Amino acid sequence: MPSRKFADGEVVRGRWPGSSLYYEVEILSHDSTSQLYTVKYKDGTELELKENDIKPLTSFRQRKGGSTSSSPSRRRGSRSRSRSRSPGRPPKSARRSASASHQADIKEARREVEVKLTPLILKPFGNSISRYNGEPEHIERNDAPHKNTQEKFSLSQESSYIATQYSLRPRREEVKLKEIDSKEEKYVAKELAVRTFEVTPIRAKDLEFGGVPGVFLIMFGLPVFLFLLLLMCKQKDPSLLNFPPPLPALYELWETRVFGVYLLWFLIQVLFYLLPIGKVVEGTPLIDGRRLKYRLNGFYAFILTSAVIGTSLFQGVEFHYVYSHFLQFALAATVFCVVLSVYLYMRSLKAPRNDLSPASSGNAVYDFFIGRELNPRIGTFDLKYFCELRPGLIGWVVINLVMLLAEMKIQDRAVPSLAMILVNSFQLLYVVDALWNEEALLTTMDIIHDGFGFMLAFGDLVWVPFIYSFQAFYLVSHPNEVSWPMASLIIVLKLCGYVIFRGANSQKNAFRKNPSDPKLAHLKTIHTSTGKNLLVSGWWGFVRHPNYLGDLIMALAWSLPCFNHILPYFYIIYFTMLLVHREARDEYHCKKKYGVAWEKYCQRVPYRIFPYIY
Ligand SMILES: NC(=O)C1=CN([C@@H]2O[C@H](COP(=O)(O)OP(=O)(O)OC[C@H]3O[C@@H](n4cnc5c(N)ncnc54)[C@H](OP(=O)(O)O)[C@@H]3O)[C@@H](O)[C@H]2O)C=CC1
Ligand SMILES: CC(C)=CCC[C@@H](C)[C@H]1CC=C2C3=C(CC[C@@]21C)[C@@]1(C)CC[C@H](O)C(C)(C)[C@@H]1CC3
Repeated sequence: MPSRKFADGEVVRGRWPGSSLYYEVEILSHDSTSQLYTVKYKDGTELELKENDIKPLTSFRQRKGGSTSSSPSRRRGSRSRSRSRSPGRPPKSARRSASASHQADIKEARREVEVKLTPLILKPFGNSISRYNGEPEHIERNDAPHKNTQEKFSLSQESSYIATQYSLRPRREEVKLKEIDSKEEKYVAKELAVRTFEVTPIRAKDLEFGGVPGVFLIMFGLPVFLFLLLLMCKQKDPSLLNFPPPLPALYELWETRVFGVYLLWFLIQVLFYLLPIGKVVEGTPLIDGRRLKYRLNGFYAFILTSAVIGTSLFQGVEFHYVYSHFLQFALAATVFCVVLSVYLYMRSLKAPRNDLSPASSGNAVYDFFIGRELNPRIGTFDLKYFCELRPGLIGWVVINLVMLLAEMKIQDRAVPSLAMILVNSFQLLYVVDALWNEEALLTTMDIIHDGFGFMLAFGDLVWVPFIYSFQAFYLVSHPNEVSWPMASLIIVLKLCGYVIFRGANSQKNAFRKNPSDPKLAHLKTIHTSTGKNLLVSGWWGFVRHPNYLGDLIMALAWSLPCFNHILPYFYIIYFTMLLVHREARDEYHCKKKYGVAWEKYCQRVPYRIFPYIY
């Protein structure tokens, strides 16, 4: 076990991340896996620091005049005094006269921003953000002059990183003291204000999904609904007249062997995830400025899984077992998901505050559902990121294949039906696309906003594999012949949906990655007070969520090959409800983030998902 230099309870000096300033801190604990110390500053802030960023008290000389403020926040006053005393600094009046030194002043003001912080652990979508979003916005072309404007008025990438890193509480009184009177300086002050976050517990009215009663219902309702749907689908005539389907006893649904197979599947995916192949990228900055590293090897995991499945088929492994025990597999996955959710909740109780999700509320039931911890990790193993794309999403493709084989066996076919081929290939394209564009997942609401709790655990591990494969499951026992002209129309629809979905997602991801990408120079943007801009032409000028529109068109194309019954259309109905609700959640967050700029965007692009309809 690697040794540690500092003991729990020891008082030392800890570097304030991103700066060269050291403050008195108490060592709270040490994580031998990540080699990070959890330290507590005198104002109560808890952060994780590397050993290199911690020094014994003895390695610092006491400053004269008692200026030994022991937290970043307490140090503010002395900081501004020491700044004015800095050697070689010309008098204020001289500094203001020349524009070059004026720029230097701005830089200095920015630097000042970096150290004058109240290190709070903060909610990124706190109310305070919207308070400062009242300034006029303007629409620009996303070209070179625009880039200059942006550079001039917003913090540099590096400083914006730092700004997100800390609570930059605007010291209005100090801003006055510094007599900031130039336009640029006002912008700097405004930038600070915008980045002010507060520790605000979510109020009851801000709870999503209908609050505590809503999530309670969802948690019990969804598993029940899933089993009823699967049981209905097993019936010869799955019409509503035959509802409810005959219910099996619970003990009939539990099979330890099935649970074992499920665990094996999960562990194989863990193994593939841990393989040191694939690029490592950084996620978006967290509330404390850290950027977690993610290895992008989802596509490799898919290739390896295909090789394993192919070999098993060749070896004569009986895949029909999955079809004949489909409900048992769904129950095994549900049990696994409940155990995982309990584990996630328990471990989140020990998580430092800055590791908590901005969606968490302090209410145990709600937090169990939405997830308390934003990015639960065991060492470098990211549980949420892993579950979002691997066991469930790849599992969905494997289940579809199982259904294709089951259809051939049960209906005694030499080749699968055209409907089954369409459903399988459409959904295969969707999953391969998600794995190929794995990096895009890092900017989704799931990764940035929602914690990892029952909602995503159930969604990723149960709902996606067992509900999204529903059309294929349906076709096994309810054959449907699709003519070639009909199939061609469905393929065209699917491709249209895919072009919109991929085009919109790629356009936004490219813009967020590099706003001055020459390929996007023709697009118009709205400047927002956070420094980030909004696209207002191209796909994002068509409707406010073009990617949802594309996704829904594709979902329709998945259901159409089973058009002889309403049941397979359940997917498109559910998905419309999910995306309409998700769109409303996103609007709520964007309105808080971007204020007036978002309203302007909504005026320019009035439709949310469906042009001229909604
Ligand atoms: N198959 C399934 O079951 C599901 C699929 N999905 C798919 O996942 C994908 C990701 O979805 P999701 O995470 O919900 O949301 P989006 O990918 O649509 O991301 C929303 C974010 O995009 C940014 N944004 C919004 N408008 C603009 C604009 N005009 N210009 C630039 N940036 C803008 C904002 O974030 P910021 O400004 O902070 O960058 C906003 O919060 C979608 O394609 C969706 O269809 C989603 C849910 C379920
Ligand atoms: C209440 C309830 C049923 C919640 C579960 C919702 C989840 C099923 C979805 C939430 C967001 C998702 C995403 C995908 C799958 C469905 C869930 C987990 C996704 C992985 C599908 C593939 C896409 O390309 C994607 C990577 C963009 C997408 C991300 C969001």
